[in-house]
Amino acid sequence: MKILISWHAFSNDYTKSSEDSQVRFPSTSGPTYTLHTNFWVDSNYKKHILLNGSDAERDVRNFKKLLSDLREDFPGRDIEGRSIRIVDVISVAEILSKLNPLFAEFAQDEIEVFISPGTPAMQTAWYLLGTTYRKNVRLFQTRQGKHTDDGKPERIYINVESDLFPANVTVAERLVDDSRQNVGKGIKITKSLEPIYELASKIAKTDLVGALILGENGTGKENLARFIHDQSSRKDKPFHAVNCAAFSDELLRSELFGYEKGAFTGANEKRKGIIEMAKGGTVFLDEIGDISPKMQVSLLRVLQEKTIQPVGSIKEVDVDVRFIAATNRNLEEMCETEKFRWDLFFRLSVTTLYLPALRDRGGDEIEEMIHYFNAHLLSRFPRKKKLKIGSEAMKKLRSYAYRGNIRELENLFIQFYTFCDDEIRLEDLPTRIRENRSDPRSLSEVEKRHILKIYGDGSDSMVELASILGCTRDTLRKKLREYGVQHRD
Ligand SMILES: Nc1ncnc2c1ncn2[C@@H]1O[C@H](COP(=O)(O)OP(=O)(O)OP(=O)(O)O)[C@@H](O)[C@H]1O
Repeated sequence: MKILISWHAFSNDYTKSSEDSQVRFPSTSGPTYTLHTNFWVDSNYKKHILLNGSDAERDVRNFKKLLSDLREDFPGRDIEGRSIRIVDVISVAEILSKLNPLFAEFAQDEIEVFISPGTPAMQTAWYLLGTTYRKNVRLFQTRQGKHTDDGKPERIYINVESDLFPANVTVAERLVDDSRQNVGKGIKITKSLEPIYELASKIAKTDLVGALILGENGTGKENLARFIHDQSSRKDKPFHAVNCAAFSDELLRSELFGYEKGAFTGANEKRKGIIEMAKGGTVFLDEIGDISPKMQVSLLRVLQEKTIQPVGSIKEVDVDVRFIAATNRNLEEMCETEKFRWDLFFRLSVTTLYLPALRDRGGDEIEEMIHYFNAHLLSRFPRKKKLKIGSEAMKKLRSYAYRGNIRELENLFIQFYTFCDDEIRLEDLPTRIRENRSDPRSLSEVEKRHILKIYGDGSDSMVELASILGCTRDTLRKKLREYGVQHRD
């Protein structure tokens, strides 16, 4: 049996009464009606299970009226209304737990889910269920007639694996920006990033030095490393990134240095390591602060002697790569507490670049990044126009503290592009942003933000900066060291 499942849309399936805005009537242009008008006949559905997630009196009343109108307008169709009470409409976990039994009940049937109506969390739950029950479940959304070439509503099936995830990955990986002020591909260089990218350009020009990039997760460290590579004479050779925190010591060693056949159980054939494969190019060692003391010794040796020894081999192989390392940790502090070797630190930090947290770049730059992602995601999604951003939503987006930095903002826009119709409204924002939950604003946080902002603003000398901040040069130096930033003089 082929079954259709969908939520009713609390607002879009209804129109407001002109006399009393609290009273609503089923709308024949809402998503549920549109589906029955345009797509039911060709679909061979035997049943529609229409879901309601609220037990608020008004929603239940509206839902019942929608059901009875549908049955009256489309006689002969089996339309079953089900109430599944969702206490927290933004909790994907709760929604999943409540939808799972429904999918189990129809495990033998062919299910199509119309995902457009519902909250973003409900849609996320559909996607997740789509991957779990992919054998008998298909998801689809519809595009309103006003957005299609022939003016007719269009049904778009979603292939959860190949449509959704690769799209996100591609978007996250590379966004090509043609605008003149952007030097690197897919990199938006706002004012506070300009001095950093200028320094990076200088570093790129000389092949002699590596670089250490500091900054919280998601601030764009890998992007900056790629930029250095792309600007350097090594640009036509490989750029390989390794997340050092993702491997055990043994695995990281064989990943970086390669191994000989028979070096360990499972080493059925000789394999080159990343350093050898990147010959002539750049190796980006991400999360360098997470490597073990033993690995620190091995890396120091590579940096000093410019040779590697594949696991299980007695032969030395010459290394011809530029190393760029990055971490979100305070390496200097780690050295002071003997968790990281000073000698390796000095080798890595010949030049240091510090990427500020997005929240420290100020509301105007956050807004610039918002417009940037809004423009750039357009080419990746089946949409004709950029999303409008409601003024209330923009206010919240500008002032939120983005613990996940640019990555968090980018992912947020991928969600908006997936789930919003035309406009990002306040209610489309996750609760943490609506309630501005992650903003700590302790005194030391405010001090840090302020110092880094002034420091990142220009190329004034330390004496001038200290006088702007009303402290001594030594205090400023100490503070910058505490934050893991190498000062300018
Ligand atoms: N200036 C920028 N312009 C456009 N996109 C950016 C910019 N900086 C970062 N991004 C995007 O933000 C995401 C995170 O960036 P990236 O991976 O470079 O950060 P990271 O600091 O290396 O993160 P982690 O520490 O978690 O490895 C990526 O998808 C990247 O394309």
